[in-house]
Amino acid sequence: MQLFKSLQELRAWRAQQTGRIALVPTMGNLHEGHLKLVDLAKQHADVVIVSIFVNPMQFGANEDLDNYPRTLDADCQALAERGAHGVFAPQVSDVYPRGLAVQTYIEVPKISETLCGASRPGHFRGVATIVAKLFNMVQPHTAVFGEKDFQQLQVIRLMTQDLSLPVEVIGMPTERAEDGLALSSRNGYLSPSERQLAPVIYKTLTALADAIHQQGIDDEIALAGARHELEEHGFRIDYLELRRRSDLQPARGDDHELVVLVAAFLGRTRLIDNLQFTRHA
Ligand SMILES: Nc1ncnc2c1ncn2[C@@H]1O[C@H](COP(=O)(O)OP(=O)(O)OP(=O)(O)O)[C@@H](O)[C@H]1O
Ligand SMILES: CC(C)(CO)[C@@H](O)C(=O)[O-]
Ligand code: BAL
Repeated sequence: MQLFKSLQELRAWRAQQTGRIALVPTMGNLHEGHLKLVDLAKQHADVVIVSIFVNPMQFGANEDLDNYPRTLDADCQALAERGAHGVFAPQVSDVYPRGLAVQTYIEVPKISETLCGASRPGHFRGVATIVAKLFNMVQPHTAVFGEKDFQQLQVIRLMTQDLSLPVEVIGMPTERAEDGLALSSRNGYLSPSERQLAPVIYKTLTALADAIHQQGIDDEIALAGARHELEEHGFRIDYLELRRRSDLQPARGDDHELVVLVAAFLGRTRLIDNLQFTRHA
């Protein structure tokens, strides 16, 4: 496996490639969820490149940019064992040579303003901009993203369509721990007692989906029950919302393809999760 620490090295390598290339963009501190993205990417390409870049542009002023875990050596070892072909781990100065106050960025309005976008202003502008830049740097034929970050996936899908980017975007279902907790680098911030509580998030989502899908319970009543459940267990809810899957706008009674999305704090750690389900016609 090759490690490219600069754009120049990556471009020199890229110019020689003739096969189909898949990109798996990450912020590193890799876990089994990331490695499953690599497995899926391998099914769609000859060569898999994983980017590892903690993108300052998508972090708010009071967020965890400085503390975000950076574990490049361990990440490279795990990726080599999993059969990735290359890692692109550029410096911030390589990605943003004129600093972060760039003149050009990508905004995907409306879908970026709700849910995580409402709590993290500017977040999806940072995500869309870096993903477009990574697409331009790596020039992949396909790119794989996790459904754990469902809103991010939809933002990237829209951006790719709207800008006619020649990249096939593939989504992968969320990889979970045995107790249901969605794997996430930020789980590492949880204390042992918080980690024990954390699976309540997924249990609550499953119960809510079941209430609406199987029992036909009214959306608002099901949502109120789910919010109560989380708060009783000590979570501070950022949002818990039922949305239609296509554009993440509020779900109406005649919408059937739904997703329930949650962001909640356990102590100082903000966890997100979501669950897709169908409402009976
Ligand atoms: N449990 C998971 N299952 C599937 N995909 C995942 C999972 N966790 C992360 N991903 C995907 O991996 C890619 C890189 O995500 P990232 O590096 O931010 O990891 P993360 O664990 O989500 O970190 P964070 O805790 O910062 O959100 C994204 O496409 C993300 O959706
Ligand atoms: C897609 C991404 C790598 C862009 O920085 C990041 O938002 C992430 O890790 O999900
Ligand atoms: N996994 C999404 C990237 C972020 O939280 O910044």
